[in-house]
Amino acid sequence: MTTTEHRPTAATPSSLHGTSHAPLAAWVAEVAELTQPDAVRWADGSETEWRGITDALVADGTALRLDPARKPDSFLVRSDPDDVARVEDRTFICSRDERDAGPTNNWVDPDVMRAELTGLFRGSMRGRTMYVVPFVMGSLQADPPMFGVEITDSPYVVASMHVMATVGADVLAELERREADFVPCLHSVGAPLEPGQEDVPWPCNETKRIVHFPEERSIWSFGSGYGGNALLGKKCYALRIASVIGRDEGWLAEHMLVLRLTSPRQEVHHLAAAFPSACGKTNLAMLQTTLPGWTAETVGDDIAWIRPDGEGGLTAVNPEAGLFGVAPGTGWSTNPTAMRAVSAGRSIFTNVALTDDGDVWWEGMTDEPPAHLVDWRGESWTPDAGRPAAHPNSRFCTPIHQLPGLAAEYDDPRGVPLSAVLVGGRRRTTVPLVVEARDWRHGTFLAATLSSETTAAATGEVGVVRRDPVAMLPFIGYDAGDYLSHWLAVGEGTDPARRPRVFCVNWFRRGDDGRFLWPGFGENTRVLAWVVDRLEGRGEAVETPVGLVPPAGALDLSGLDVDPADVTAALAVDVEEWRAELPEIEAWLDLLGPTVPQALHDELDGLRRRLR
Ligand SMILES: Nc1nc2c(ncn2[C@@H]2O[C@H](COP(=O)(O)OP(=O)(O)OP(=O)(O)O)[C@@H](O)[C@H]2O)c(=O)[nH]1
Ligand SMILES: O=C([O-])CC(=O)C(=O)O
Ligand SMILES: [Mn+2]
Repeated sequence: MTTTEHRPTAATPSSLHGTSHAPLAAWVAEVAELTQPDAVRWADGSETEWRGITDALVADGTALRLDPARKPDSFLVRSDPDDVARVEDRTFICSRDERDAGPTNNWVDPDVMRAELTGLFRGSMRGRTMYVVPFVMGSLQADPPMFGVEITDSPYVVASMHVMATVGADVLAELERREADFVPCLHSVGAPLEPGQEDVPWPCNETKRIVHFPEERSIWSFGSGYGGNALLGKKCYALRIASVIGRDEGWLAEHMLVLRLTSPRQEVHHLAAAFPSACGKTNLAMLQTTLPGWTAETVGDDIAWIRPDGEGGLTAVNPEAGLFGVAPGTGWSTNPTAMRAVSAGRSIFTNVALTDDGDVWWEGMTDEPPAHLVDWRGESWTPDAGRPAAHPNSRFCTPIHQLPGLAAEYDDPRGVPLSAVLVGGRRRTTVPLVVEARDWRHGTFLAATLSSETTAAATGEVGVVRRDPVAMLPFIGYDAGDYLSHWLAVGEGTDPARRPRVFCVNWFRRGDDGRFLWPGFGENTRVLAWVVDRLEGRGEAVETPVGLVPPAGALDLSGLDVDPADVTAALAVDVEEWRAELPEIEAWLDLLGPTVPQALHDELDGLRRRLR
């Protein structure tokens, strides 16, 4: 298929076809009729298209081309200062029955919401081009491929989708050949242009709605152009809608990185790890091992689709083709792998700072900031400015295949076999560096009651402790208690000999003076080495009220320049702190309500008993 342009009019909807897939053609025609774009363009995913769209973004002032010698074929984009993160308070699960959305999601009656959205989308693309982007999450060779089609009026979203997913003509051809179902993903920035009206670099609308219809498996997103609000294959499809598909089909869509570790004895283990947004997934996925003889390879950095393998185990698939990583804190010392990937070209940087020589910078990239920058709002910046140069939720968008140390299986539709699942959060206190669950049921309890301090990845207050079950609080597409029952069932449905073991980690515990007790980043190798020791039946562990913890000496600290007292403090299970946690956990399970599996209440009773 080649790129086609049509001038839609109500009289000639057939000019919109561009595909032999009748339901897709009908949907495209219906959306064009509703949103009234100036032109409709089918994305073919080609090099020519990438060049055309990025050139146009530069020409109209949305994007700035970075110095090709430093960041080839790469761009800096500054968003509207009020459109910088996911908007959880305006994200909805519109199931037919309110109970199916559960107590953790916003819900509106689907008919009411559809009426509201129809009003918002009416004429919303006037003066703009409507792009039709066929995409697949995961491999086009999967059986079946997980198809989606995003309709958007944002060329920035089209360029980002080129990086984050497999898009274009091949996908459309396969969708047509199979006459397959697809998830319709409708997106508008909600900023129609009247004749003669000048555009702004980042059009968006104060009114924002990120809406999922789980029974219909469709997504409507209005008003935002940023990240998970707008790149609809990611959080909206691959987590919220996929979690519903997984519930119905017996698998799990999880907010997890996937990593392959090889020990010096050549033992190979694949680990998946669920950490809330901006709590270390991308960094752990690109682990630079610090113990001799260990290697780590990235399979995925944000999302894992976990399925029974038919032989008693679980496999994990990475559905994404790109990285959409938090820029601040990603540096040559903490994550050189990511730095190399983003420097290899074809990267879109959003809300980072610009250096005087046409490169990007953000807090934590280097120890010393440059003497002068243009900050994320486009204003001149010097180190004494008293404000960050990059927005805390600024991001890089980079093809995953540019990662050094990428596992060959990163796009394998068969996935990789899982040995362990880690869950973790950002807690200054209470939660030890690592604790192993006694069994899957206890692991489900640790995952269900996971807590973390909020970050800049979503709008709202930062640093507030909240429960975030399996780091999925903002992404479960149905009732959270039902989700936890499903989690329990999928794990307990495996062969005990092949069942992944569950661990809870916390890289973010702090001392009284506020410093991190554990060095983190590459040194997390030492924690993972203990995890592998446990999997191989040799690591020592001591029972504590919250689970199994490495005793002093069980973590390999050789060559590590830290105060052993800090490590002891990072590993400590403080009974008083945990007693204070009990009412929080109890209130959380109560809030989730009657669908929470009894097994989790029993686990809470057990914890309470052990803390007495
Ligand atoms: N102290 C400490 N900070 C870390 C560690 N790992 C990651 N971070 C910091 O945590 C922030 C977020 O890390 P990411 O790896 O981007 O988090 P993420 O989970 O991928 O975030 P999303 O992409 O939003 O889902 C960055 O500022 C990192 O520098 C660690 O081991 N220790
Ligand atoms: O979805 C986004 O905007 C970015 C992201 O990865 C997250 O918040 O977890
Ligand atoms: Mn990430």
